Amino acid sequence: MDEKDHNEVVEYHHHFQTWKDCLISRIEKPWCLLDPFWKWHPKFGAHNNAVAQMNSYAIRRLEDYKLKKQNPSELNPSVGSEDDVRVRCTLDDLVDAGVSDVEIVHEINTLIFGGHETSATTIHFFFFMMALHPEFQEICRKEIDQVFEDSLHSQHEDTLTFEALTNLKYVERCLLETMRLYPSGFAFMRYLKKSLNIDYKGKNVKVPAGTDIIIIPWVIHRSTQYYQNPELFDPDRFLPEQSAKRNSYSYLPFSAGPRNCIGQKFGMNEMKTVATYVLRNFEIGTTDKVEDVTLLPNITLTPERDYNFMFKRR
Ligand code: HEM
Repeated sequence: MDEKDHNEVVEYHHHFQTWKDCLISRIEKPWCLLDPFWKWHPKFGAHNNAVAQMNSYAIRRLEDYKLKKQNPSELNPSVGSEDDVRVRCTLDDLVDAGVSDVEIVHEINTLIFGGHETSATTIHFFFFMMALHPEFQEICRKEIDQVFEDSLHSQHEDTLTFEALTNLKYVERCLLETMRLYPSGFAFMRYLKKSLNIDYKGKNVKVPAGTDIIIIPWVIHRSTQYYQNPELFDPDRFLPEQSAKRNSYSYLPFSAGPRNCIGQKFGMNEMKTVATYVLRNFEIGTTDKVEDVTLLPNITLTPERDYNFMFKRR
């Protein structure tokens, strides 16, 4: 990524944060969800500007794609690199399916929204958990060193292969346990197409079709019904034999069903990669305790401030 791309991404993130802040203001005062009220809100202008800027970024990506498709080699001599192929494939699928430009812009925004803050916040929580639990951090580091040792014969010393990522079982368990305690998608909504009978405090209650329901993984993940000592960080809860004993809907960091997260595998690999390079090079400590930082329900679960970390080079 060159400097121009980097600046564009930073700018996009800034507009995303503004948009999120405006959305939270609307949710806090639900009448502002109605446009006639919202347009008098002091944040109305900032919101519209943020949306326009994010859309313009997505439109530029779509235009880049179209240009590259017309003339791949002239526009970018590195066309054909893995990055380009990946981007072209995603957009090719949408174009081939007859999706309109406006809809593609929405899809690009959805992918960026869904894809960046969730994994960034989760990795932030993960490092905090590692800092609070040096014993688990050390097990992760040993596993990481081992994975690099094993792939030394075939790969450059610092290259993490895709296969190596799949061998990082303990790191994966620590990430899964982090998402149990800190699910960035702490709540999501569903609309009931059919009525539903639920057991509520021993009574059978019928929830009628047409009801909007809210599912809160934060509560489910901390329920003693599914997890013993739920406040305790214990990666071994995700040993295959332990997971197999639990109700599969007792763990929902990526939601479930047909509208679950389409980026979960990518997200896991992305987080494992970041975790690997950081833990391979640094020992992490913190001056914070869990109770020092309030968590905010800001669309995604968001610490009120960044945790304080100490990084000691190995
Ligand atoms: C730690 C990382 C991630 C977490 C915790 C996460 C969580 C979630 C959750 C809970 C949902 C479902 C929301 C709902 O049911 O209403 C969701 C949907 C989605 N996620 Fe992720 N996500 C992550 C990473 C990613 C990445 C990396 C991408 C893309 C590259 C992505 C793209 C999406 C998209 C497009 C949807 C909407 C799917 C649909 O509505 O059909 N996510 N994610």
